[in-house]
Amino acid sequence: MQLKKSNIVVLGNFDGLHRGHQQLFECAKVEAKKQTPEAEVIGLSFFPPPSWVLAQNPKQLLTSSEEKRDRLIQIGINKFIEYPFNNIVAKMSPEEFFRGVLLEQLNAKTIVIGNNYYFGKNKVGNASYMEQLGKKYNVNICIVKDIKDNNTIISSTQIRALIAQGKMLEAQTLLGYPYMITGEIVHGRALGKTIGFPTANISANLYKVYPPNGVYATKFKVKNKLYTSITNVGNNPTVKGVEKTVETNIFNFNENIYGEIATVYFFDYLRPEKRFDGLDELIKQISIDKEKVKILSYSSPL
Ligand SMILES: Cc1cc2nc3c(=O)[nH]c(=O)nc-3n(C[C@H](O)[C@H](O)[C@H](O)COP(=O)(O)O)c2cc1C
Ligand SMILES: Nc1ncnc2c1ncn2[C@@H]1O[C@H](COP(=O)(O)OP(=O)(O)O)[C@@H](O)[C@H]1O
Repeated sequence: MQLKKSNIVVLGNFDGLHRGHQQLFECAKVEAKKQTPEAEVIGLSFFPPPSWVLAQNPKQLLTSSEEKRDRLIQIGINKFIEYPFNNIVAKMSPEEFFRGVLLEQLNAKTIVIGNNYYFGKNKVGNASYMEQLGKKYNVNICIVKDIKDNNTIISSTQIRALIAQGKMLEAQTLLGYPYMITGEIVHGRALGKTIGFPTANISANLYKVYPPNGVYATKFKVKNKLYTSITNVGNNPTVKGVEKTVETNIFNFNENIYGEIATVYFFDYLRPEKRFDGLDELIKQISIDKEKVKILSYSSPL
């Protein structure tokens, strides 16, 4: 892999690409302006995430690789490398990683990290060690301080916890955009149309963090258009569903979108999913839910 010289490499896992991660890329863009025109900003993460390989514990993620890539493009970063993480990479010392990957493979002239970034075997390399290596090899090191919101450090862990509790607006504040789930529209049991509320089902992703079962005010993007919508996350107990689904009724919409890639943006939690005594009650409740969403308005960058 031979890339252009003088690149600015931003290191991290970037799960969620939250406001803290966005800040790293903003710093990188400022650095890029100071360098030769061909200098490129490169986001560098490991995949699979080191914790999956080392702790053998594939914890759920806020963003899939595709979602991360899309969000990076949205903030003007077109080069994102997922470096394969395995037991050989895990054994590299911080200096071996610095020299072999950052200098020789990526031609880094500047490296941007958060102040709590650790690297190399057993995570022995920290930010101050990165600065020492920078001096030794004549590479600029930019260390970005944690960003806080109301005195709380913005972190992927914190955001995962908020989403797991259905605190979508709080998660949005830390992310800088509403939590999103992207996937293919797949077939369900074709009951939705029969009760007057067709719902587009997003394919399951085992590795995504899901909000708790319940009904949410959402927006839905498909074929590059954005719609107001309402989404049920759950098992459809009224109709004796088994699998957990994410299904969205899109307002003022009547198209066949099976097979399309779509995104649901979660704005607010409305109520828990319930088991109703029959379809009539379910229909009545969904009509009430939809009326509630119609009078809400959300403005946020997506
Ligand atoms: C806004 C909304 C709220 C819903 N709330 C519930 C609920 O509380 N309990 C439930 O069992 N199903 C609920 N559902 C799911 C319906 O049971 C489901 O959409 C219907 O069975 C159609 O499923 P299908 O997509 O497999 O055809 C809700 C669906 C929507 C769109
Ligand atoms: N307003 C709408 N909201 C959601 N899906 C719609 C809408 N209008 C048409 N559709 C289409 O109908 C499908 C959902 O119908 P539904 O009867 O719930 O079947 P399924 O159980 O396969 O999801 C969607 O996947 C989409 O292709």
